[in-house]
Amino acid sequence: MTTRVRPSSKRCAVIGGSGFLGRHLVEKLLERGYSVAVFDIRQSYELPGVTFYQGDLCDKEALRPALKDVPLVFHCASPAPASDDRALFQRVNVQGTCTVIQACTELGVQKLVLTSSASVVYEGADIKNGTEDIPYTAKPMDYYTETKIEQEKLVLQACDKEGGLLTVAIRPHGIFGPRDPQLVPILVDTARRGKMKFIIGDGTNLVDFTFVENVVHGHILAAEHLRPESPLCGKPYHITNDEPIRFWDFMSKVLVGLGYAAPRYHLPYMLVYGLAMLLWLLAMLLRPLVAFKPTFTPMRVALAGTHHYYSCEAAKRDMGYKPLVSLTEGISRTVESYPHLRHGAP
Ligand SMILES: NC(=O)C1=CN([C@@H]2O[C@H](COP(=O)(O)OP(=O)(O)OC[C@H]3O[C@@H](n4cnc5c(N)ncnc54)[C@H](O)[C@@H]3O)[C@@H](O)[C@H]2O)C=CC1
Ligand SMILES: CC(C)=CCC[C@@H](C)[C@H]1CC[C@H]2C3=C(CC[C@]12C)[C@@]1(C)CCC(=O)C[C@@H]1CC3
Repeated sequence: MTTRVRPSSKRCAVIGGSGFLGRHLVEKLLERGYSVAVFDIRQSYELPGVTFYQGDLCDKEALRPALKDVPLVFHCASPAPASDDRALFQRVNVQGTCTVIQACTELGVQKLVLTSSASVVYEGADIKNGTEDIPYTAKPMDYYTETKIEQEKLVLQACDKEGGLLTVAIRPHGIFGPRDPQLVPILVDTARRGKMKFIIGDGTNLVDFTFVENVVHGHILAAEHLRPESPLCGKPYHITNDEPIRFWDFMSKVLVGLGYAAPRYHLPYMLVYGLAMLLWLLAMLLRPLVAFKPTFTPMRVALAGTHHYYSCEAAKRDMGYKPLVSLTEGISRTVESYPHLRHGAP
């Protein structure tokens, strides 16, 4: 006879726990007394209180030991948006997420918290104070967004309030903070190549950038408020800093903080967007012969030149969310954490 261990409520698993957001989440969970199983395709650190399971989330047998006897699972794994590899996104974000749901259901996991993205409703047009009832975009701007939509639908539809798996999705936007492998490194690389001199559009567009610890806070609150009778079941929630900022002011603050010049010269949005589309088409056509990845993709140009900020009122109402770290504090902690990316650093 096999006896089933009753999962401790202070045990959880983080799929994608080696990544930027995942590791911050793991550190906060440990601080709050959880013991954590990390499942990831790579192991990037070691910490007391963390058990690592290395494997691909598309492989149910590999997932099983990490999710066994765990009541709560966070799923924050995804290929990087910059990879732009359609087959990989489809395999990991869609098929892999089906596998995660199946494994959770078979192993009796009680709660699954997905890291989705606010970009599931973004299609290149302005979004001002967007709420969660905006429909998914029918015209996703890249494969990453296309598969994040499918992934979110799968997880939310799997919610079963009648004693089964409970699910909720967190939609962060523009996460930044120490150890981010994407926003600050790409920005600095672009500046070092002399390409951050220009402001796309009139520079007044407001966007959300969200400090990583606020995103973590939203995930933990969601997990702790997710119960069969709570409004969170099967719902998505925006988690933001609640301080929309001009895209180009944010970029300038980070650049100047690291010793680079702020962008100064304006270029018309439609001109840059048109050029980005042309370059993108060229890159697609030449792909079999030469591999080149334009820095200014249509998605990045759209993000740089339109309003895209979201309301986090639903998270405040349903889970008592409020940002813990202000934008000013978050930017200064981020800048300090990248001494190697400072202007003139060896
Ligand atoms: N960084 C951002 O601005 C935003 C990120 N998100 C979402 O947040 C989540 C975390 O993103 P980041 O921490 O920024 O990315 P990241 O790239 O730092 O972390 C993702 C982790 O997933 C792991 N992973 C990828 N494929 C895997 C597989 N097949 N099996 C197991 N592990 C796998 C990677 O090894 C990595 O450790 C993702 O779901 C992303 O879509 C949402 C909105 C904004
Ligand atoms: C114009 C330019 C080259 C700016 C450099 C910074 C960009 C690399 C970032 C600015 C906004 C960021 C962002 C994301 C990735 C990095 C940026 C484009 C996401 C696409 C990451 C994944 C998401 O789910 C949504 C993010 C929106 C903001």
